[in-house]
Amino acid sequence: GANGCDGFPKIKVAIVGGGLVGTLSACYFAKRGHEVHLYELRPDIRELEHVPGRSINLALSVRGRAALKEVGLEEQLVQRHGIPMYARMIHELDGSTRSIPYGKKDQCIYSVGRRFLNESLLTAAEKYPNVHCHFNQKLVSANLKQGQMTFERQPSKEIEQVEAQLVVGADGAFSSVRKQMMKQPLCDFSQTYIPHGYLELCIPALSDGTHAMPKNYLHIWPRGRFMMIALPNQDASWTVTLFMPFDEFGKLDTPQRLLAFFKEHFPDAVPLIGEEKLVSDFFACKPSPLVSVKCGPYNIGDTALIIGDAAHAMVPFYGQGMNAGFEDCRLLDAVLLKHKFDVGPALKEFSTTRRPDAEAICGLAMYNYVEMRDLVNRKSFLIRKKVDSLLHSLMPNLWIPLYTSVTFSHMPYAQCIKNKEWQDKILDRALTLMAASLVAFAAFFFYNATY
Ligand SMILES: Cc1cc2nc3c(=O)[nH]c(=O)nc-3n(C[C@H](O)[C@H](O)[C@H](O)COP(=O)(O)OP(=O)(O)OC[C@H]3O[C@@H](n4cnc5c(N)ncnc54)[C@H](O)[C@@H]3O)c2cc1C
Ligand SMILES: Cc1cnn(-c2ccc(OCc3ccccc3)c(C(=O)O)c2)c1-c1ccc(Cl)c(F)c1
Repeated sequence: GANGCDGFPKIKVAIVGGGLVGTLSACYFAKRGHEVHLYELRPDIRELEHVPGRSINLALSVRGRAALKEVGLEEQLVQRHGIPMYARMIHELDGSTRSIPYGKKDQCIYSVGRRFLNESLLTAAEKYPNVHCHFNQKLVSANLKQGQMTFERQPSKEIEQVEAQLVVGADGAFSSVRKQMMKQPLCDFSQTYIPHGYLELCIPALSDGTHAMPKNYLHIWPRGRFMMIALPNQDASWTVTLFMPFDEFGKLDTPQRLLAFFKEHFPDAVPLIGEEKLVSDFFACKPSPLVSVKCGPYNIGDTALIIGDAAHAMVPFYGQGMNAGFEDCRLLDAVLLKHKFDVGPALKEFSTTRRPDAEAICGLAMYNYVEMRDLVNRKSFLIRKKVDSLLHSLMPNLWIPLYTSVTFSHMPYAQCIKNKEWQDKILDRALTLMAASLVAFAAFFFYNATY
């Protein structure tokens, strides 16, 4: 393509998927002066009416914030609208709560509205004159080596052929671009559904418009096979997510069974949600499945690439999916710049370097899922977190808890695992040493006392 004022070639980019990652990626490409066409299956969500109490929120941490910052959106989207969560608040079965800070004062994660984020990113992308949004357009097939795409307009089914120099698939966990990529030889793909599903509930604001629980916390009800979390919303309501095996959801098939279940496992949440609202919201929609997708390589030559959930969908037990997808956008821009927008080598490097990190966070999210599901004794949740925070406060640069390295640093995800393994080895050696010296001391003491 032609070279722009910065001397770099300008290309026509088609981004498939106008979700969180596709819209952010559109901002990155537009900022570099490329011609961007964003194709989204759904209608323009900004035109849909807002259903109160149906807002879904997400935890945004440093990786996602850094990506927003580079396109000048962190202040507007996070500082002004995000709600900081400085600690996790654990709800025990007896209704007591304990909080453990995530770190020092500035170490917080933000609760942000998914729809607010998606609408804001769409509006930010559209501000660029070189961005063109096409809604109600579903990618149905493509010849990715030629940069050719076939869209089906919804609901008329009218076919539209589109060409671009670069196709970016940001079309989510069930990506159509990825499906087309998988027709090529040497493309790996694996997906895993877990037995747990999830369902969103809502804790409404109090009548005086304030939050019904302490506001700046990520509330967690760890119950082993059942887990529930609540993140705060700007309107003083809470979005509650209940994670439970599908066969357990199936047993809650009457209001009586549902209420008995909640009174047994989440007694303090029942008055907060309200019994009627709990019944109506619970039966309003079915639980959704959770899938983990790994695949690779992420590119085909210099004409196609997948990012976000399309490349690495993960179970949500680390709150990193969107953060990882946003980090994809930032790293892709950096590697394109490094290669002066010589797209072929840049995409190859992006795929080679990003894939191990993306697969690491997919693994860590699944690890957390297993850990939290098997956390039968709630005490160990607290003990582990307290041990981690104590060691981290004693040796901040040496002992970085896994959760801290993932959530509060830019350490490549694969390195977070190495860091954790190294620490586990140190901890094992220290504990073994302590045990051995205790035995030696006891033997010495016994010997002296006896002879
Ligand atoms: C219960 C739950 C909780 C989560 N909590 C967090 C959290 O706290 N923090 C966090 O960082 N992440 C979280 N995530 C993960 C996060 O939601 C995803 O990682 C993120 O939405 C991925 O964004 P994306 O743009 O890649 O995909 P998506 O958000 O799925 O967007 C894909 C877009 O592509 C469009 N599309 C799909 N197919 C086509 C097609 N054929 N043609 C055109 N358009 C198409 C879709 O309409 C959609 O708009 C959570 C996920 C779940 C399920
Ligand atoms: C959305 C979001 C953002 N971060 N986290 C998160 C995840 C895990 C955590 O610890 C895991 C652990 C606890 C105890 C032992 C090992 C690991 C912590 C923490 O330490 O506070 C926070 C979540 C989240 C998402 C789903 C569920 Cl079900 C959940 F509980 C929390």
